[in-house]
Amino acid sequence: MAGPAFRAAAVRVRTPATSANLGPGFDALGLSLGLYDDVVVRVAESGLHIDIAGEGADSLPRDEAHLLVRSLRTTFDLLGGQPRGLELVCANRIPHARGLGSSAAAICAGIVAARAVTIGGAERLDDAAMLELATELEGHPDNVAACLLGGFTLAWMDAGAARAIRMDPADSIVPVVFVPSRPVSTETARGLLPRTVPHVDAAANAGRAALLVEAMTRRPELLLAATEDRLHQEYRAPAMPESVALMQRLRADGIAAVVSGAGPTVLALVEDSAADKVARLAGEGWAANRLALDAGGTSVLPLA
Ligand SMILES: Nc1ncnc2c1ncn2[C@@H]1O[C@H](COP(=O)(O)OP(=O)(O)O)[C@@H](O)[C@H]1O
Ligand SMILES: N[C@@H](CCOP(=O)(O)O)C(=O)O
Repeated sequence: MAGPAFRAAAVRVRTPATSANLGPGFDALGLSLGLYDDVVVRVAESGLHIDIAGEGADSLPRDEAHLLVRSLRTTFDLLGGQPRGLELVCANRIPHARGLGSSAAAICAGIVAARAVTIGGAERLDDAAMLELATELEGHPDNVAACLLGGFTLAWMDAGAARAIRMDPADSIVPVVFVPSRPVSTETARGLLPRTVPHVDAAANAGRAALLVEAMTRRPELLLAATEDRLHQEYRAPAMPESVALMQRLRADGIAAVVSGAGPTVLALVEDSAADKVARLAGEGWAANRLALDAGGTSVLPLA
């Protein structure tokens, strides 16, 4: 059987940072943030050429080991075949191994780009299949759901397949991120989690996660109570003691702060009027930034 045909024109894909868990919603809740990686993908006559600017420019591989390439390759296989050559130009802004979903962004960008450069790609790989594939590659559905769909997402596994719904977060919520200079990989942070947790902790998280959906969408005044977690943040403290200490200090001041994803970034969800002041609270050693909420998720954009 003949493989698929490819578009000659390049495609440009923009993919957002994400903050997973938001406290109690471990492996389920995600928020899409207005901080983006851009990649231009072009099908070429032969070879693999990767140009990288920004995050990872000095350290990422320029071969088949590159995560975006692995995601493109897996998606092309599903779509029926590989192009002869590929050229990628990556503008990376999402910091790596900080709990802001850089790996999810690379995976989602690869899937969306492969679908966009393949003629008939959208008919062969629908949105639900993209979420399933991204979850398989990432290992958990929370970041990739928010990254693909934008907004505030709730993801779950149904008989081994990822599913998600997208909600609009209340537009008064301003995310402020505190990014430390030292990375902690998601693999390391997941390795610190216990195999079982006390029933009382699981029950507490179930209530807070349910409350968090209401707080994120309609009643942000409940965010401090709704972001309380007992399932993962404290267990991860040995790999990121400063992050957990900063989160606790902010929470003691009434600020809804959590460990972002698997850490070590700390995320605070605040009102617009408080955001600049909160961003100044961390002090030395943290890159503090207020971000916008992202509504659109991973998108194919016109070439600049
Ligand atoms: N834009 C990118 N291009 C290629 N690889 C990437 C990119 N972003 C992230 N990665 C890979 O993912 C790793 C970080 O993944 P992970 O530990 O899950 O942290 P994060 O919380 O940032 O997703 C990086 O060290 C790198 O190997
Ligand atoms: N639920 C996952 C989220 C990991 O997010 P990342 O941004 O750190 O990759 C976890 O907590 O392990």
